[in-house]
Amino acid sequence: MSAALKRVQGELAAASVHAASHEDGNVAVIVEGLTRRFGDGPAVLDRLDLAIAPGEFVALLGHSGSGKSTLLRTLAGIDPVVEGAVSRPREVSVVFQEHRLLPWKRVWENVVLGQEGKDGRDRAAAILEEVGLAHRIDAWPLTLSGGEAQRAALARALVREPGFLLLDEPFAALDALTRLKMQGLVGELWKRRRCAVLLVTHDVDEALLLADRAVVLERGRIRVDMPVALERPRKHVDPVFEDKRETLLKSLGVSL
Ligand SMILES: Nc1ncnc2c1ncn2[C@@H]1O[C@H](COP(=O)(O)OP(=O)(O)OP(=O)(O)O)[C@@H](O)[C@H]1O
Repeated sequence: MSAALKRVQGELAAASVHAASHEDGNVAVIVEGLTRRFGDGPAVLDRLDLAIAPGEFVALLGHSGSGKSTLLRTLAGIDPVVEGAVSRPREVSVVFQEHRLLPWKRVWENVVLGQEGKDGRDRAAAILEEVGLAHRIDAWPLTLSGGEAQRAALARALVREPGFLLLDEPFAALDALTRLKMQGLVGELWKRRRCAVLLVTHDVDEALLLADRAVVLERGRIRVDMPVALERPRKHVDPVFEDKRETLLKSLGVSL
């Protein structure tokens, strides 16, 4: 087995083996006292507490190096819980900034990678239809555009019917127009499926367009935890949207 296949399969499998899982109806994810440091350095995550309700969409913002990806990797089960406790749904899926599709497998094979069963192609077809990629079901990943590849990565995450979906800057490498389309798609998919979501992003507008709550991480702790509470679909020109944008930007050290 190649190193790339092992890594992808390992990451997909990790989500179902690490950390406690639970079926509490009121909360999907609980993080308590999570601390993470690398070597002798300062704590990247410092006694961090966080709770996410079932079906809640949380955006995670913070400066580069504030610990967003470290938190996401721990929640995904890719990094072990070293200190503290994490509890989350049994099925957790992750979409990264890079699509991480295996180039020697067709789109549909990537979607159901690691999932046994004869009906794999049918299940892939159904989810590819949902993400608007049914016409590329037999394509090779290298022939996909950036947006199409991220749709395939989303399909691979959703086919597992996760109770918790982790999105690590999934639109950051896309052009502005494709990013807007993908934000709309994620909003639609979330409305239909209502799994808990944690979206890591640097984009304040993206957080306000999609999330129920925006959380700002600073030096390994949550500095701001702000409900967004705006009706959907949201508009940039809404004065409340603008107020919230200003609050978040200020908390990130940007004054307008
Ligand atoms: N495997 C590692 N070994 C050593 N240090 C690490 C490791 N992974 C992360 N770090 C350090 O932990 C800190 C937080 O990194 P992390 O990638 O979580 O930040 P981030 O908020 O996601 O940043 P960005 O927005 O730039 O992606 C950084 O200082 C980084 O150098």
